[in-house]
Parts: sequence; structure tokens; C-alpha cells
Amino acid sequence: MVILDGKKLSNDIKNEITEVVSGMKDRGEKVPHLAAVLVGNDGASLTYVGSKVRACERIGFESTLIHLPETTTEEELLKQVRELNANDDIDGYIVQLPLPKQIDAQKVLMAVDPDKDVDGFHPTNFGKMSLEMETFVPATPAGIMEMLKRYKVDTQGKHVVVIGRSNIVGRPMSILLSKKGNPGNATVTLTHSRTQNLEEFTRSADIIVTALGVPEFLKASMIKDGAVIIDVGITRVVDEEATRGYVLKGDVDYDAVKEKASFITPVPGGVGPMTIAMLLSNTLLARKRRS
Ligand SMILES: Nc1nc(=O)c2c([nH]1)NC[C@@H]1CN(c3ccc(C(=O)N[C@@H](CCC(=O)O)C(=O)O)cc3)C=[N+]21
Repeated sequence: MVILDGKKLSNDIKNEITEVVSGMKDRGEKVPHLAAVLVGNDGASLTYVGSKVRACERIGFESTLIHLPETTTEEELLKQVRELNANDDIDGYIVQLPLPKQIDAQKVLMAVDPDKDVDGFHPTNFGKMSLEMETFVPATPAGIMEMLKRYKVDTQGKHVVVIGRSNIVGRPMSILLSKKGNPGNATVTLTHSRTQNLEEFTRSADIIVTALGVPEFLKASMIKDGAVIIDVGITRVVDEEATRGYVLKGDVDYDAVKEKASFITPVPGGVGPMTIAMLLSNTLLARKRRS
């Protein structure tokens, strides 16, 4: 069994980007500038946005964090988005999800300039991805593709079962893995909460991608020997003994499943760090396209 080490890979990718950025600096060029908009004080969102800002600093990007109160109205957020679109110094930005309930997330994502949409969530970019055109690919699916590529996991003609049909992970993942290419050329089944007999699918899968958010959902009895397991779930579970008062749990019953798997991603240290690395990579692409 091989552990797909997202922490290490993301460091490799960040080092590669650092090299490119230092070349830009040497030539007196503008370095990439990423902005993140965070609305409210959700604990996990604060952690993720903090990691993104720290990663920017480490690799020599400029970064701006725009932190708005929980009570922000949709109109106020749309105004912020329009300002970022118009600000020539910002190469790319993200609006951290989830948003408070008074705000229609779809409306906000539609207002982001597709050329600055480094999350790849705008319909234009999602469409381009689906049509196999060059674009910003959503960071989590892009990170998984990069992991499969760098570990040379064979996806050609394999049966992939994706669990979860979200717009940011499950659905784009199903599209990317069925595309021509390497990784790609897989036969994909996209399963979700209404799927009947889920276990019949998971037990026949060569590769399983779980993006559910239900801790330890995928049991060893649900997979076949030698399956590749990609765990996108990351849930904070209360644990009084832990220093932060919680532990992070993936969607996979890791200790038992790893005994049967050929490749597996840990949580933490798997898909999460790759997401950040690919966001940085998209921001570098945004800067290059604008110059
Ligand atoms: N507009 C937008 N774009 C996103 O890309 C986006 C988002 N909203 N909302 C939330 C999800 C989730 N996400 C993660 C990023 C990094 C880790 C990560 O680095 N996780 C670490 C652990 C972090 C911790 O300690 O909590 C790990 O798995 O090792 C996890 C999850 C990005 N998302």
C-alpha cells in the first residue's frame, strides 16, 4: 500500500512555483496577486483562508484578505466582487464558501470575472473544463488529478466511483476522469444520496473518490482488494483530548481500509494541501495570461 502524500507533493509544487516567481522578480515583472474574500467567522473557513495567505507569502505571491462581517448583505458582497474585478493589481481571487444564508452563492459566483476566477466556479470556466478547453480547473479536483499523475496511478479504462455530486468536487471530478488523457480515460460512475445499492458500485470500483463529509463512511467491506482510495472528506469531530478540541476525520475508515487499498490519501495531509497548491498554480496562470 502506498500513501498518496499530499503534504509532500504540495510542497514540491510550491517549490516549483517559487522558482517561477523568483524569475519574474529578477526580470522586474509583477508577481501574482491572489485575493480571498471571507464572509463571517466559520472556524474551518478561517483556517483554510489563513493557510492560503501563508502559502502566498511563502512562495512570493502578493495576497490580500478581505474579511467581511457575518451580517454582510448580498449587495455589499457583490459590490466587493465588482471592485476586485476592476482592480488591475489583483490577478485572481476567491470567495470562500460556504456563504451566510442571506447571500445567494450562485449569484455571487456568476459576478466573478471569469479571467480572475481561480476557483474555476464560474459557469464559463466550468463549461470550458467540460469541453476540454484550457481554463482554471477547480482546485480540489485539479489537485486529485495532479496526485494521480505524479504517483503514476493508472486510470486508463478503470472503473472510478465518485461519491458525492457537488459542483466543486464530485461533478467536476467525474468530468475530468472521463476525459481523454492521462490521468483520464476512466469509466466513471457518479453516485449520490439517491443512489440505490451504493455498495454494489463501490465494491466493483478500481478507484473511489469520496466527497461526502460523513466521517468514516467508507468501510473496508465496501471496497475490493487493491482499490485506490481518494478521501476528500474533512470533518472536525469533537475530541476533548485533542489540543484544539477536535480531530479531523475523512470519509474513509482509514485504518481498516488502508489494509486493502493499493493507494490511499490520508486526512489530514492528503487532498487538502493539494487544493491549496492548485489554487496557487491557477493564480500563476492568471498572472501569465494577463501579461
Ligand atoms: N471558494 C472556495 N474555494 C475552495 O477551494 C474552498 C472553499 N471555498 N471552501 C472550503 C473548501 C475546503 N478547502 C480546503 C482547503 C485546504 C484544506 C487543507 O489544507 N487541509 C489540511 C488540514 C487543515 C486543517 O488543519 O484544518 C489537510 O487536509 O491536511 C482543506 C480544505 C477549500 N475549499
